[in-house]
Amino acid sequence: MASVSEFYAGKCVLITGATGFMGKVLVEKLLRSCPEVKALYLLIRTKQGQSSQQRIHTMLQSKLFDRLREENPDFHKRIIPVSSELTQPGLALSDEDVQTLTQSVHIIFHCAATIRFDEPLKHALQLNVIATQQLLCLAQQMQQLHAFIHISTAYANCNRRHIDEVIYPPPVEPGKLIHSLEWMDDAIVHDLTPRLIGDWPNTYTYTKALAECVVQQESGKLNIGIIRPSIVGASWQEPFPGWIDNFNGPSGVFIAAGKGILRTMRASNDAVADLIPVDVVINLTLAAGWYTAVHRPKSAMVYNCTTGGINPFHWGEIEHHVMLTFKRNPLEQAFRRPNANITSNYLIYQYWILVSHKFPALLYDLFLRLSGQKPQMMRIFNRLHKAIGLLEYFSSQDWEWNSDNMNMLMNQLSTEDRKVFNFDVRQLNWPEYIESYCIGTKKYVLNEDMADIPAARQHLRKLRNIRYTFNTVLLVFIWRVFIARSQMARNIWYFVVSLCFKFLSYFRASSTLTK
Ligand SMILES: CCCCC/C=C\C/C=C\CCCCCCCC(=O)SCCNC(=O)CCNC(=O)[C@H](O)C(C)(C)COP(=O)(O)OP(=O)(O)OC[C@H]1O[C@@H](n2cnc3c(N)ncnc32)[C@H](O)[C@@H]1OP(=O)(O)O
Ligand SMILES: NC(=O)C1=CN([C@@H]2O[C@H](COP(=O)(O)OP(=O)(O)OC[C@H]3O[C@@H](n4cnc5c(N)ncnc54)[C@H](OP(=O)(O)O)[C@@H]3O)[C@@H](O)[C@H]2O)C=CC1
Repeated sequence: MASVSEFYAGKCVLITGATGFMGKVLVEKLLRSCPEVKALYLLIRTKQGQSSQQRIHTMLQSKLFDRLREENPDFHKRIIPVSSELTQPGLALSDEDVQTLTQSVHIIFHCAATIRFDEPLKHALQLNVIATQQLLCLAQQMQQLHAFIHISTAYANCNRRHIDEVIYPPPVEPGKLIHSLEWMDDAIVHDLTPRLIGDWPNTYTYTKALAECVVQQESGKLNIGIIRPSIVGASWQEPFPGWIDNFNGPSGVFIAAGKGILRTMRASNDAVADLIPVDVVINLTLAAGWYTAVHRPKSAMVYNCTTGGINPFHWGEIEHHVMLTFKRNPLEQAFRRPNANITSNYLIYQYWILVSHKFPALLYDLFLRLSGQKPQMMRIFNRLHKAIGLLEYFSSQDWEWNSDNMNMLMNQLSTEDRKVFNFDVRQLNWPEYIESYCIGTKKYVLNEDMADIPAARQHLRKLRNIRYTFNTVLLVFIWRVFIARSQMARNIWYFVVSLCFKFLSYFRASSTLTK
């Protein structure tokens, strides 16, 4: 049987969402580990006045592609950008592009989606469900298609505690919902959204659940694979450890904590933090493409791509290792020294929000106002509170995913493929991974230079001294106010001062005697 890279040799692959976090890593890995692949058709929309060609050009300049550029400088010749806006009828593809794609594509990887938790329902439905439906229609017309791989999320069924590798009945028949929302204006849909999404925490997970159902309904004679990653984090090994390029999921939280802005968050210390490195997800996705095409399973195969059941790690442990890493490798220009604590207690959380977030923000804004600058800290904290409020659903509870298909797939791979397309998360050393993840946010998201760490440490020392001075001044001030108002406080104060004097005179006398 052909190995994974032999299978992709001579094949034409269509990818949606190639400019996104996971899409980029997929493109890079496919070109690096399957160098004989014939062509990658990337469906990309024009954005901010840049054509799909220009966007690809910019993307290929990024650090992610450094290793590939070195190994195979001509890799870009296999990339064919196709202009496509997925929310438009017919995916806004030209007739010529439809013809090319239907004649040549062998494998589809559908990664595009809106992953925003606060996306208006209509738009999330348009992109995550209707666009998926349209892509499946296009796939049905493809003459040589071997496999359609849909990227879902492990949280598509987060209304359940135990999640098997099956497609669950949808909360509502997607077609009916699409038709009913068609005539409603945005304001009505907005009002109805909480009722519609029911048990789901946001429009993202809800529409991803509907998308899975659409994939099943529209699959016809297609060979389908559905990948359900949990919380996708920085790369573990490839193309280099710690690669990450966005603030999504925990990355923004780590950065905010490293900058000393985030000091508290609602999360359960003992809940499993189901992070999964992006390279693991992509290796499994490519292997699933191979398996689906070669074995042609009768019904859609679902792969829960998670770590919790195999190699669990908890939010409390993550907090510890994130703090440790940022104390050793500080971020530049931190607002305060990194010191974040997670808590599941609502009252304790509100207390720390007040004392550690809002109070310092108010003080800093006051300082900015007094020095003639525009206040900004309170605005930053309000956005941070909105973001962590949306994340706490995922960091405060546990889910149990069955990952039998992931294990089955691993057993189907040759020894060599298991190394090249490694998704064995038993080998993941969490403390090492979290360290390289945090350093990755510093290097690749914030573009900070590791050579500037001594200056960042010096800045933290300055912050520590400011804190000591501030605390001392505050203590003396409170004490003075207290003494002025209470006879008892004055008596205690005189007693302590006279005791100190007595000790001082005793030590002075004993030292003169011993001379
Ligand atoms: C230190 C101890 C830590 C211990 C760890 C404890 C808890 C772990 C934390 C999280 C775990 C839960 C993760 C759950 C993932 C669920 C699994 C999935 O399916 S993943 C898909 C996940 N999707 C997301 O993560 C998207 C979430 N984001 C949003 O929905 C929105 O961005 C938003 C948070 C609602 C904010 O929207 P807003 O309109 O206000 O802003 P923008 O998105 O336009 O962004 C503006 C600007 O800010 C940057 N940004 C975005 N998010 C963050 C953030 N969290 N922190 C800092 N900065 C952030 C963004 O990049 C933009 O920058 P720029 O203008 O320069 O482009
Ligand atoms: N990140 C995570 O933690 C997880 C992600 N997933 C799933 O993985 C997949 C990829 O996620 P991720 O890479 O993180 O997401 P990103 O937000 O980084 O990427 C989304 C991609 O979709 C494209 N896209 C969005 N709207 C359109 C449109 N109207 N027309 C054409 N393309 C569009 C974006 O293109 P553009 O650059 O033009 O905006 C981008 O390439 C998604 O299906 C998501 O549900 C699942 C679990 C966890």
